[in-house]
Amino acid sequence: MIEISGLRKTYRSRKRSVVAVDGVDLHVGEGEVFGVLGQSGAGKSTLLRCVNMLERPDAGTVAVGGLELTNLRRERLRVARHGIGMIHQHFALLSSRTVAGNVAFALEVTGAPRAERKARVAELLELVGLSERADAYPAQLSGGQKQRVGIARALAARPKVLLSDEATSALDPETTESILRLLLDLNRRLGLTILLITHEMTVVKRICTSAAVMRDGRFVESGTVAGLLRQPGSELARDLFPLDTSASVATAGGGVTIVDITVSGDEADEPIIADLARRFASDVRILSGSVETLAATRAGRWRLALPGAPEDNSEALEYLRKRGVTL
Ligand SMILES: Nc1ncnc2c1ncn2[C@@H]1O[C@H](COP(=O)(O)OP(=O)(O)OP(=O)(O)O)[C@@H](O)[C@H]1O
Repeated sequence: MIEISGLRKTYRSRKRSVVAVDGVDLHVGEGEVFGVLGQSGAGKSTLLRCVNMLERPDAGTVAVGGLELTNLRRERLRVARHGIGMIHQHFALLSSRTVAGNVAFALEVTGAPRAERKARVAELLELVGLSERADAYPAQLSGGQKQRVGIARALAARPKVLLSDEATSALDPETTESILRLLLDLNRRLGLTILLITHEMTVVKRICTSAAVMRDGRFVESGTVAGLLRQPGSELARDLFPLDTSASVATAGGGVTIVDITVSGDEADEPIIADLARRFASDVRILSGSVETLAATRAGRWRLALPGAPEDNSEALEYLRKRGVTL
């Protein structure tokens, strides 16, 4: 649904130039929720703004729904943008218009007739759970309600793609959760493809099927959440699902093998540790760990202590690898 290849964007001023996006390739499949994580200044906003051409890239291509946007002229780009909704951290609502008026504005821009606009606004407010507040002004709304208006407005022209620029960063944890639930619901009900940028790990954890880490304009890691969890040494997996690695155990006599294991998907609910104990090490100990449900996958992470030195445990470790466990 979104195909980006070799994207570069440099901001130039008389004094200096900043390479904000430095050769990014990105594929977001239809119906996927893709999260780009990164510190401030990593280039996330610039990347997102290049997807709907609010920023013109210097090099590379951007296609949305099969339509290449980089070479489109103004009028065709304006029409193409109707297929790409966007929501913002600070909501960007018109303070002089009511909730209904803000949503209607997005339809006026597309040239929809008045009667159609009225019906569509009612439908959109219902979709985001704000029908009761249609006549309120933005100043009378909570942050979460303002973002619901932003979402309704972004969906007005029935886009296939929603871009989210730190949509929950200005919200408290409870409101964040309700907005994430709404986004996930829209993703499932409407088949909406979502590309979001965030610096909050919880956002990725809750709703993303795939994710990338951006640093200095580049992707340093990228993949499905399930795949990244299985990737040894993945920074994202470590941050997404931390394991207490301070847990240790006193070495007694024949030594001990400490092993950190990660499983995802159906295997996460299998009795792997019990199987291991039965087959190889009767007194395997769990030093730390948990099983969690992430947006798209179940995942389990544990630190185990197996009696005996690593060379005494080679068969057990091989058994774990064969079961798809990442060590
Ligand atoms: N309009 C601009 N003119 C000049 N430099 C810019 C402009 N916009 C962004 N930059 C620079 O480009 C780099 C990437 O900025 P960008 O806003 O894309 O990062 P970000 O990861 O979204 O950070 P944040 O979360 O703080 O917005 C930064 O060094 C920033 O200072």
